[in-house]
Parts: sequence; C-alpha cells; structure tokens
Amino acid sequence: MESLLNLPVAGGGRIRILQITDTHLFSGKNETLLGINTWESYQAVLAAILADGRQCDLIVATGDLAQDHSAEAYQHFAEGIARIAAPCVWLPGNHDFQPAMYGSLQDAGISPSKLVYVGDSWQILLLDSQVFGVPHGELSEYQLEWLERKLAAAPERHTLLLLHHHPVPAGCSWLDQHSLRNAQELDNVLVKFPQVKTLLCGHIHQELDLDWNGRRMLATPSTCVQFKPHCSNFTLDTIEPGWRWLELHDDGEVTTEVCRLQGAVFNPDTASEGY
Ligand SMILES: Nc1ncnc2c1ncn2[C@@H]1O[C@@H]2COP(=O)(O)O[C@H]2[C@H]1O
Repeated sequence: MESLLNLPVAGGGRIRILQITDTHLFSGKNETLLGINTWESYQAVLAAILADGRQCDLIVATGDLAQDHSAEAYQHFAEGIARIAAPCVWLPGNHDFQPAMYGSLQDAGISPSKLVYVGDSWQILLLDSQVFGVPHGELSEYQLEWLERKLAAAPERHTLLLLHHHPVPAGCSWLDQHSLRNAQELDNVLVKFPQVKTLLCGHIHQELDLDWNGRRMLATPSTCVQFKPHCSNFTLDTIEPGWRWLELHDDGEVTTEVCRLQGAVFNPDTASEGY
C-alpha cells in the first residue's frame, strides 16, 4: 500500500515548511567536498534554524543527501534532522543510492511517503527524477503516470510539486546540461492541472525563483557548496550555505524566503574545476 502522510493544519490555516537540500554527506564526518566539511556545514545550518526558533510543520529534503552512497551518510542525515521536531519527507537526487537511502532513513523513523496531504486544501507530491549513474534527470513513465493519478484524484487541493532536477534552464550552461531532460513531458501533464502553481527543486546549489509556463519554479542553496549564478563553466560561489522556508496559505498562495549562514565560515576551494 502506498504510504500517505496526513499533516493536520493548526490554527491560522497556514503551514510552514523547511527545505533542506544537497547535504552531500559522507560516511566519515571529517570528509570534505570541494574544501567544505559537509557534516559541519549541515550542523551549522541546523543550529541556525534552531536558533531562529520558527515554527516548522514539515521538513522536505530534496535530494543529494549523500555523496558517497553509504548507509552511514544517510544515518548522519537522520541524526541531524532529528534535532528539529517536525516530520521529514525526502526524494532522491542524482548522487543518492536509493537502497541505502530508503533503508537508513526508514530505520531512523523518517517517512518514505511521496504524498503528503496538508489539511483539507493542500497536497505535496515528491517525484523521483534520478537516472542512476548520471547527473541529469528524467521522469520515468511510471513517475509521470503516478503524478497524473495523484493530481486527478485531488483536483480541489493546491499542489506543491517537489523534484531534484530543475525543469527550466537555470542560466549556468554547465549545470543546464544536467537539468530535467524531459521537462516537456512534465509540462504536458501539468498543463491539465492548474492546481500546480509551484515547483520546488534542489540540484543547482543556488537560489532561484523563475517562471515556468505560468508556474513558479523555486530552487534553493545547498547546505554545503554553492554554485555561482550565470556562469558557463563550473564556478563555485563564496556565498554561505542556506535553506528555504515556505508557507502554504489556504487560498493557494505560497510565500517563501531563503536564509543563509552568517559570516564566512565555510570557504570552498574556488580553484577546483569540478567533482
Ligand atoms: N566541471 C564540471 N563540468 C560539468 N559538470 C560537472 C563538473 N563538475 C561536476 N559536475 C557535475 O555537475 C553536477 C551538478 O551538481 P551535482 O552535485 O548533482 O553533481 C555535479 C557533477 O555531477
């Protein structure tokens, strides 16, 4: 049976969601990606979120949680996210190893649900755009059919759609070759369902808020390494790691804000030419 997460809405009629993405954790907590210790930057992000003290109803983790396919990396992710008292749902990115991801997160009590009903007026759908072994994304026929079924089954619900890969060019040609390759097929489904007005991605390690055929496509900084916007070749940014808050309102409106760590604590190796 498919697992459905039912999230009640408390007084006030709005739901506050925290997006954490692209943690790129390793089995060893001392390991680094492009000069940044990804466990430490993840911990710093979580500490800043806790210090901020905002209400959090749901955490969404939008892929590339591990860099090295290890079960330990996912256990580290779970250990960190347990610091925040809210349920968490996740989807895979191109770097993830789903057998270890599914098993370790499930063992840690993190729901594998890809369908979240939020009160009576919203749903959140989480897609798998991973093509194992390559950086670009694609939605399988199964994913597209599943999406269409879920949208048809709840036409009255505003829908927030989550996937790792960006369906619209981000403006960095080196990254746009790794985008969602069959975005047109996704568009062919979504055009029938006007209740999908917002898509939320990871993957591109930068903040974006773009129009995609009348929908809003949001992307969010990684908790570790940042990519510099509008570059044709691989370029790291020295801007700090970040996360995103979203508020889903009863009338279908989404308000959102990206936050970042303060102070230049995590300095990437800007001379590096890729990974
Ligand atoms: N120099 C590079 N040129 C093009 N792609 C790269 C380069 N370095 C890394 N990548 C890939 O681009 C991807 C973008 O984000 P990911 O973390 O998914 O993983 C990255 C790599 O698979």
